Amino acid sequence: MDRVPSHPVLSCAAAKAWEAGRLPDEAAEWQAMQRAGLALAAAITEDFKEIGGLPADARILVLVGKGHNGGDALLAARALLTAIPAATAEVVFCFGETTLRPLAARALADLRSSVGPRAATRLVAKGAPGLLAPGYALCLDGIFGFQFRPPMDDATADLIHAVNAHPAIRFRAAVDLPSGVGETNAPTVFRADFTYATGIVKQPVLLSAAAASVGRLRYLDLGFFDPVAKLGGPGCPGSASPATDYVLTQDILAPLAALRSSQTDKRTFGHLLVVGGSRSYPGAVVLAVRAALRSGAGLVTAFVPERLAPEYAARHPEAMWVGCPETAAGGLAGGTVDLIQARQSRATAMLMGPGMSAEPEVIETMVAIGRMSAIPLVLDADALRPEVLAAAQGRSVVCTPHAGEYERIGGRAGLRPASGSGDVVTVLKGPLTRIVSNSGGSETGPTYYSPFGGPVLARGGSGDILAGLIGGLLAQSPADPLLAACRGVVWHGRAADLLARARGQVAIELSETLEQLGPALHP
Ligand SMILES: NC(=O)C1=CN([C@@H]2O[C@H](COP(=O)(O)OP(=O)(O)OC[C@H]3O[C@@H](n4cnc5c(N)ncnc54)[C@H](O)[C@@H]3O)[C@@H](O)[C@H]2O)[C@@H](O)CC1
Repeated sequence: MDRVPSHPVLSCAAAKAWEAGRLPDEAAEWQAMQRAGLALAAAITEDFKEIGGLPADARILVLVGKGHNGGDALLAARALLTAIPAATAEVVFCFGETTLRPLAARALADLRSSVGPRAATRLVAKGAPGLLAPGYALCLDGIFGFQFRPPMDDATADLIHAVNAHPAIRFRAAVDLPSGVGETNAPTVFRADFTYATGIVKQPVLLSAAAASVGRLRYLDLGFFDPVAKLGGPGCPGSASPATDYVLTQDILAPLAALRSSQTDKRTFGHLLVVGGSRSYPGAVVLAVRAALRSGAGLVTAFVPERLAPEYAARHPEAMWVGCPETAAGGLAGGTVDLIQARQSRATAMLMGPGMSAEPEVIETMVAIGRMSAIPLVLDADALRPEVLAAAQGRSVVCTPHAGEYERIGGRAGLRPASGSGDVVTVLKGPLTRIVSNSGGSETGPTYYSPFGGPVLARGGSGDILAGLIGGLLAQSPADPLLAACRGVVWHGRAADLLARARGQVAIELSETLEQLGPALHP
């Protein structure tokens, strides 16, 4: 099995210890801070495109504490003001300019020397919230980073309250962690639209208690880790044991962006069977098949109710469409099982579930297919039922539930579905999608988090496309369901990000993400 390209998530204390070993002197810390500032500015510029891009006269509010978190924010502001000649910044020092740690003071000096009076500075004082301007394009939160310890002083809490309540800040960006989030959270926390983890994702941003304050999590890779670094390996002082949480990186897509060998034919890239569709939900399986066709899989065969097959075949002739016996309500009847069995030996993976409906006879069909299947399975949507999972017990299975489906299959807080033994990979879809594998029934696999995608995906059809992608990837690497699942999630999220940047979050149809799958492979 390939390892999953990802970087470890650390506690604040472990990140501090790690940083002490990796950044041994001020020169190394300054370099890291500069990389962080540039990476922040670049990432914010990209994400801002979802709401039309940073305006030419952007007014930026920069909240600065004493530490390096503030230094990162100041260097990000410097990069943004350098790139946008008419932009201005207001820098607010929560504890006064004289309290800045040396590198934060150096970042401020850099900002001033680079953009002069376009960066106005002031100290937060009692009543300061009233001094906020009527509107800002961007607020950068650099008050506290991973060294935050409660309590928070009243003036800072008042400022954060005022910024949170401000009606005209278009984009709120937290540097590393939202101020007030840490090993112990403060009662007052900066509410970010995006949180940009610098160099290392710190555990508190993954906790559900912080989710609303973190907004969308982004990971800025500053080059601290090898693509599949495990703690305890070379260059990772501070802990002897591997991390339990990992953040997925774009590197996972690299094999899909590389040249394919010339010595190949369609069978080299796997054969996915897709089982789905019903008279009530005819569209889902089409989306899944279209995504599978774009996953790079060599062959896709779809089993759908016979009345739907001719039209689907006319619209998407690249797939092989097999019309199957229907129930009275237009779902897949039991005879479907024999049709699949006849073709299974030539396939490498199967996706079952999109648009199948919850008709009792259809559920019986799904159970029979689960029992009969001899190839790795992706179970999505209507196939996410305890009885279907039980029927597939012992097989390699990827489940792709949202929170409701997860509950239905007996998932618990620890992301372990009630599936018994076998390799089960669970993709728990949500604002921060997480993937876990309980290979061989063990309860110990790490959890992988995807810092890609956003609310543009919160629409019907999103899961069908993801399931089709994962199915197509699984068909290409049937021995590694975890890799296929993680790769599919990253690819899907990244395509959604590109779509939102190109077309906004609102006036789109989700099938447009299919057009972004190609561009999404390239950083
Ligand atoms: N390895 C990494 O992860 C990197 C971290 N960087 C940034 O550096 C940050 C860490 O920098 P620092 O170590 O300076 O820590 P912080 O930026 O979190 O600042 C800590 C300062 O705030 C003070 N403080 C903590 N709680 C307080 C409270 N309740 N009231 C008043 N003051 C309080 C501390 O005494 C200390 O002086 C990270 O969060 C990140 O933003 C980057 O520069 C790049 C590399």
